[in-house]
Amino acid sequence: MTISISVKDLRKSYGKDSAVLKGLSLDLYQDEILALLGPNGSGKTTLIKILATLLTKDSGKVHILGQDLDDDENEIRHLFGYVGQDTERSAYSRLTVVENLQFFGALRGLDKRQVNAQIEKLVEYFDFKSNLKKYFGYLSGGQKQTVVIMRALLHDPAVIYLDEPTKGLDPLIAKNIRSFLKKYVKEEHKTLLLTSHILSEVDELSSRVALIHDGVIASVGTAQELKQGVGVDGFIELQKHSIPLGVVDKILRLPPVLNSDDQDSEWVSFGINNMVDAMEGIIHILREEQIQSQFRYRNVSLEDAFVYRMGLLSDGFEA
Ligand SMILES: Nc1ncnc2c1ncn2[C@@H]1O[C@H](COP(=O)(O)OP(=O)(O)OP(=O)(O)O)[C@@H](O)[C@H]1O
Repeated sequence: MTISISVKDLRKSYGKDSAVLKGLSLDLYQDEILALLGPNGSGKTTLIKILATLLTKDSGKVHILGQDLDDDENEIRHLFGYVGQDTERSAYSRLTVVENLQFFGALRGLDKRQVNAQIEKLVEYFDFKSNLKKYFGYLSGGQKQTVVIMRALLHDPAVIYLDEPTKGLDPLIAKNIRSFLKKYVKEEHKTLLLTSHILSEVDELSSRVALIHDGVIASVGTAQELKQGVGVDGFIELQKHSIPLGVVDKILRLPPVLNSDDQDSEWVSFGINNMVDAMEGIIHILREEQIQSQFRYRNVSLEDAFVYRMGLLSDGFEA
């Protein structure tokens, strides 16, 4: 596997006593989509902005495709495309989509033929041909975001940074953007680093997930590996309003039932490892207590894994 981005012992503070990155190390590979997860304020945007040369680091080493950020910043600027969180101001409202793309392509130093060839390729990937002549200002939020992503890909960079690319978009458009991105990264052999708070999106899109906690990468692995870390196969859920607390405790004393997650408003969740044993035990208790409740089974989600891992980390346990 070819390493595209290598980050070693990266440190960044915004002033005295406000260290955000505290020796963060991370490798990204060609052909992969890595999602950076972490609570608000954990430093995801800071990391992406340092990689995108928009912020300077305090110390540490960053290499992009073998080039050293300390020595080759200008070369590195040609190797990545960056999309930040300010979609509206990333293109001109009173220019059409194609005019915007041609303008930003020229700014990148591409000649007209190169720009047009790249626009043609990108509009195929992003299914955007029918919108090329529309004014940017008149596009929907999802269409604007697509233009801004295409803008970042005009010079065909090997590395792409996207900071919350589907924030605020309706789920259908967000899903389309995800599937275009996935196809693009796979077929064009790119490396994509993104941040997102939408964990279903991260689960669907990413090859690996890295968790930032306390200024370092606390764990990195596939979404599947993170989910396995929760230690249960899935959850049996019962309607909360029909289950008295005493019964919840009783169910929790069953040997196959490992933990209970009480956060969902309508359902009480019981983490289980052995479906048959757990079901038998729970049904037995419900009969005994003469309780009628609907129940359902759900798999461990990335959100469960994130909440679980963050809980461990804030309690001071190693990930
Ligand atoms: N220019 C700045 N000056 C001072 N502090 C800053 C600056 N930019 C960010 N910070 C602080 O650094 C910390 C990390 O911010 P950052 O935006 O990197 O976090 P994040 O993980 O991307 O957050 P979110 O998930 O909310 O987008 C926060 O506490 C933030 O307030």
